[in-house]
Amino acid sequence: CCAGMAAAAATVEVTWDVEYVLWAPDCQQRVMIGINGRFPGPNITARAGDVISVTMNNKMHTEGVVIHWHGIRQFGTPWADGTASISQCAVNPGETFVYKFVADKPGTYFYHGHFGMQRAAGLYGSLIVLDSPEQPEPFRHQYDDGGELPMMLLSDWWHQNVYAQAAGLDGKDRHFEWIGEPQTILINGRGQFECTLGPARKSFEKLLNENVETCVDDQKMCSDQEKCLRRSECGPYCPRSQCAPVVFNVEQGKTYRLRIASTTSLSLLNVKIQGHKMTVVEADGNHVEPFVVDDIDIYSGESYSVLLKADQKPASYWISVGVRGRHPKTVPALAILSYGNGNAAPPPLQLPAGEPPVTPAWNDTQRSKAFTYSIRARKDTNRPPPAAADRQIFLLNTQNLMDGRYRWSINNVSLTLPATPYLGAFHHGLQDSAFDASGEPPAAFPEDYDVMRPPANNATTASDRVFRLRHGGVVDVVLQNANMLREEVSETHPWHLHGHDFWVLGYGDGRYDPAAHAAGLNAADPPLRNTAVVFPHGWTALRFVANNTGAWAFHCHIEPHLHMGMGVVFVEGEDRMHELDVPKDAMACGLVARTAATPLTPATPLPPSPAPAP
Ligand SMILES: O=C1O[C@H]([C@@H](O)CO)C(O)=C1O
Repeated sequence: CCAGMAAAAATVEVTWDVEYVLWAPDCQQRVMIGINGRFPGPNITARAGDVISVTMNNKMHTEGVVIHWHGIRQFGTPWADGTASISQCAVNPGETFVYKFVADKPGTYFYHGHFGMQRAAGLYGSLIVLDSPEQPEPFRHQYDDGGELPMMLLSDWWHQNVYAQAAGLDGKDRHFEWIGEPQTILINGRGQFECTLGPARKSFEKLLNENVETCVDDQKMCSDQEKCLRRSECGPYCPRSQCAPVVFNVEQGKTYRLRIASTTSLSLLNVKIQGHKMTVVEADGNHVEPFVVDDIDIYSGESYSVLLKADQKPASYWISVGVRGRHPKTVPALAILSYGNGNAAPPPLQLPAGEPPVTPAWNDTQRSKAFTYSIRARKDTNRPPPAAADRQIFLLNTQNLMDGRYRWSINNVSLTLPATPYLGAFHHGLQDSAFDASGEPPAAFPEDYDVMRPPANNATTASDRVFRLRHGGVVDVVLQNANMLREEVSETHPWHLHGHDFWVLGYGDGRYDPAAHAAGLNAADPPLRNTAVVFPHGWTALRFVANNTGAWAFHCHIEPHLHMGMGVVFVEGEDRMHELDVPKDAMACGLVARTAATPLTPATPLPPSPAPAP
């Protein structure tokens, strides 16, 4: 893993086989997309400034694949962003693609599939960029040496596979099937299906009191798949079985850094640690003015670092991860914070006393807003945004119907992706034929649109048009949420921008009105992020500098919503695209493959077969 630990810039090189694996992340065996035979994929650790080089072999038999490095900005390497149809061609079965890019700044990141719904099939893992002398983290001295806890990567999991999920989402009329709520919340790829807090406690007790001794030899206990992996109840939890609860080991008196990231397909989560407060110091690889919380909301696509002081009496404590923002039908996930007093495992662990902490009510939106609004750029490293923008884009988010199918639309246009990746189209001068280049998508919506009501006309259109941004331009985007098709419902959407961080200038309820709201935006210490939520029936204002030549997705990070068209594409610096040194195999599909292919040379005749041996 840790080739990048050296102080000088280095290359962190790994080789990955992406393949189907039979796995039991919540004690129920299913097929998942794994890497090197495992789920979740391997952790990558690099130091800021290092080059990360991932040789990815697609060992899946029947589908292409790409991997996105979420939060890495890919300056100068836009073809390594890992978005199918946008930054590269999907890598075909049996083929290899090398992702090579700079870990541009310290922070908490992750990677995931970005083709179809492959992220939701389990194609993800964590990516940690450590700080460097050139890019120190100002809160480094606030936690102890050796105080980096393993990263907490959160996800959600369905027993129905992603092909069935996608087919349901694409279904016409009565054949539409929403994916519903997840079966299980996973912490570092591990969860326990249907463990209500009661049985969970019993099964944790089992782990702690019955199975530990025998389970230390994982092979012995866990070779029996039926017993260990398929049981509908919650045990037994061999400490090293695929669904064993995660244990974070700490020593009393020390302060730790806990990195938390969410790559959920759908769920908005809340993390609460029994008896402990957390100090938020980092968000999406950017420093935030430290603030203390009892629990933390985390939306899909976001990451945080919190400082955690092991200042309670030496014991074990529950960590609960509950669903917020949607009416939950999934029980909270549990992990354990264990004061090992220097003995990092092995068990026996002490059972936490009391019940796991209860995360805030799912529909307490005011509380979510209070948390999100309190995130500010860190004072001593604050880089305020440019004072004004030279382009303004308003993006109305609506749920619509198109030919009897559910779609999500932006200004009444639902995103479809072309066969030729945008980056390749511009690089090869094929933009006029590779997609609809007759104009941009609409950059505003009607003055009289009522965001509090279902769309008056719910029909929408689909298009693969893109926004074309001038290199170096300052762009303001206002995300405007609206009512869904059903009366009085509006959902929260976390929007993620590729290739950039943006400043979050402000949030508000109802419809954004420049005359009323522009003056109140935060120009002083807005946080930099790569993901920001737009709350139900509300708006969110962002600013970024289009200084990264490439083709960048900007989309709702809820996997089914992106599948249903909830995104836009920004093409930046098109006049510079031809200068890019795009690797040939990134673009060997669509029109690029057909028009830029080297002409076929006559086949060399085969040498005559050797004469048969006498
Ligand atoms: O896109 C969505 O569809 C469902 C629902 O509106 C239709 O069943 C839901 O909650 C979404 O977010």
